[in-house]
Amino acid sequence: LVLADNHHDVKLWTHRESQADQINESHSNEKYLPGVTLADEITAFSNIRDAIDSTDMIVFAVPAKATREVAEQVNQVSENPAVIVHVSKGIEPDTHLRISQILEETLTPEAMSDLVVLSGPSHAEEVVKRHPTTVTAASENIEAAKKVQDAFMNQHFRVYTNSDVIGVEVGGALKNIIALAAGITDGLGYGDNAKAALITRGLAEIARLGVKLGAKPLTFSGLTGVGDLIVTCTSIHSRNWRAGNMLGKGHKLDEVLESMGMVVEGVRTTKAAYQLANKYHVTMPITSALYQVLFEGVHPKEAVDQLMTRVKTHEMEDLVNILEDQGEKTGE
Ligand SMILES: NC(=O)C1=CN([C@@H]2O[C@H](COP(=O)(O)OP(=O)(O)OC[C@H]3O[C@@H](n4cnc5c(N)ncnc54)[C@H](OP(=O)(O)O)[C@@H]3O)[C@@H](O)[C@H]2O)C=CC1
Ligand SMILES: O=C(CO)COP(=O)(O)O
Repeated sequence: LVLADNHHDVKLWTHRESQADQINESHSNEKYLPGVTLADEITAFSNIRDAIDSTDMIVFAVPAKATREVAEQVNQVSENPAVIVHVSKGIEPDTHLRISQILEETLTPEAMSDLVVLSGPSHAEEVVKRHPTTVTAASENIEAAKKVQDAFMNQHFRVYTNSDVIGVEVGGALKNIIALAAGITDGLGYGDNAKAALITRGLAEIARLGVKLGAKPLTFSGLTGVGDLIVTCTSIHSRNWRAGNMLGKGHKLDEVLESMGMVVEGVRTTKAAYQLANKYHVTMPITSALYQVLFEGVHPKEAVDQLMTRVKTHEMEDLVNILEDQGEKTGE
């Protein structure tokens, strides 16, 4: 819709023919954005070759776990290299690949000229109402990021550029873990103090792992770090928050995922981040507590009690450790 507002021809691909027909007939997407009229410039296709034919930009907007499969399909039919943009927020469990790494692994040079991540606090429900929204286009090739900035930017949708692809992807993926946890504490009936604690200490552990993976620390104070963390932990639109809320109220994970009918990225990402934290010896108490709730049957209240009674520590423990290391090296 943003691209159509900017006078681009938008070809929307969906893997379900019935959905493509419904979108073209009613100019709306009744399952996912009910009540919203889609511009005439938006045409839906169920044949991927028709959708990407002679386009110079392809936006991947599928759940993280569908990325590889859809990229393989694009690869098979692509005839011109296009700028690839992705908006998905996840890290693959077991392989620990970020979305851009999955795309790089899957797409050939014939299919992809450049790769850009578009991410930030951007619930679709508000974007379609043209409420002010700000996001970041990140790429190792800043010219490609600027191309995406130009394509998407308008008076309602402001796009910044960044070259820190790792930081932008890690922030966007890991905030969903904290949003699930924030939903849980809300579901348990805890108040705003608990949520503020989760957002602040959640950001600390996201940055801790992100820096270990090669991200720039400052990226986590930007839109794709603290910005997306705030919106996902506090918005009624967040599927991750809503799923957490149901868990906090006592529903089982299977039942929660079944009832959502949309992707809850934080569940798989919790598994990936938990594995990464163990692999790189990074302390991630909230992620570990959530992992126990999701996959080991620990009661949410018990997980919160464990977090509150952890061994005492300095608030700036990472900084203190760095300074202590430096002191040891200089003998001070
Ligand atoms: N919604 C939002 O506000 C935002 C979402 N994102 C991110 O964008 C990504 C997609 O999210 P969103 O669109 O909201 O997810 P939804 O669950 O709302 O929609 C997912 C869409 O992808 C389709 N799909 C699922 N599996 C496949 C597959 N294997 N092959 C092809 N299509 C598939 C679904 O089709 P079907 O109906 O058949 O299941 C559906 O049309 C996520 O990573 C999310 O974190 C980022 C910013 C904002
Ligand atoms: O990433 C999002 C908003 O920026 C969407 O979050 P949810 O997937 O939790 O709905």
